[in-house]
Amino acid sequence: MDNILVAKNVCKSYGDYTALSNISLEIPKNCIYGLLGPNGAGKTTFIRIINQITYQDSGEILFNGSPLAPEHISLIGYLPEERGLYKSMKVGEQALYLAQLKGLSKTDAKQRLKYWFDRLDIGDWWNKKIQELSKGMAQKIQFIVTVLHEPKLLIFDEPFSGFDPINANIIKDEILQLKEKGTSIIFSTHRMESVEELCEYIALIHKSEKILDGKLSDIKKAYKNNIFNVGLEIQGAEDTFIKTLENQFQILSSSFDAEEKQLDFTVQLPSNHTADVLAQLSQTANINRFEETIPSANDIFIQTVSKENDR
Ligand SMILES: Nc1ncnc2c1ncn2[C@@H]1O[C@H](COP(=O)(O)OP(=O)(O)OP(=O)(O)O)[C@@H](O)[C@H]1O
Repeated sequence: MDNILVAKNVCKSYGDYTALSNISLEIPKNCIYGLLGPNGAGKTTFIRIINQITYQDSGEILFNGSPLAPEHISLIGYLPEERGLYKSMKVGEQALYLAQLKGLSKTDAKQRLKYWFDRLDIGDWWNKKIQELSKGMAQKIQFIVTVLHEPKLLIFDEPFSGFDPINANIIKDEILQLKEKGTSIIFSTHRMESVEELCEYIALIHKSEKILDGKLSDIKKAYKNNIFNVGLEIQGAEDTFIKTLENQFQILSSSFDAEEKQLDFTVQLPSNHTADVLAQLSQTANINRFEETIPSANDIFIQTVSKENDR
């Protein structure tokens, strides 16, 4: 597979403290890759290594197939969680300055900034002072400055924090469009609903170690545990019906709509018995729904981290 970034056995310690222990990852090109993990797991340390703000003690990182080197800095855009702008500068002046630091000429920078300011509907902020901006407004500027030089790899650390739901959606759509245009994206977040919406791949880091990685859809399949949501239209008394079911299966929850004679329940089935159960139910009721539950990214996160904590 064509990877934008490969990490091989990356280790990093701060004094006696191990922040990253033998991390190996493959981040495919042109996808959104979720870097997840509890607080203090080591995600920011890893991101800082990719950005060459700090360096690994051992192990190797390849960017687009070559050992990570200073010339790659201009090909990477990083929106850190902790963001700072110079408060007394004007918005336009600051954006131009930061864009030129990324290697753009003044003319080019102006042109691209104009495009982005119009696109995010903030054209009239150009002459405002940074200190006059709200947190969300400043975030938009930071976002623009991060993506302006069209890096091949973008790294977003909690890009939606500080945004109201409308602006968060605007930024989400922009991230998706950047991906569509071919950018590879690493996305670090604690918000699992964003992971569901955006990430094709994930890696889960816990206490400095990688404990899970891969395609999110494959991971979800692997974490399915034979729990089904069933909806039945039944004739006769529902309590007897439920009791009979409870004697045979592990019913996790149930509800009954008397008017519609609709019984909904969640059941954990023994593996390889799905067809038998379906056949059995169809003899006594009309089956309106019979679907396996797919674990959410949130379920997978909690389950995997808890299992590691119990070890
Ligand atoms: N410069 C540093 N000096 C000493 N320890 C550090 C340094 N930077 C990070 N650490 C430690 O390394 C560990 C990993 O920190 P890191 O910031 O990478 O975690 P994280 O996964 O990004 O956490 P969060 O989700 O809370 O942002 C933490 O225990 C942290 O205290």
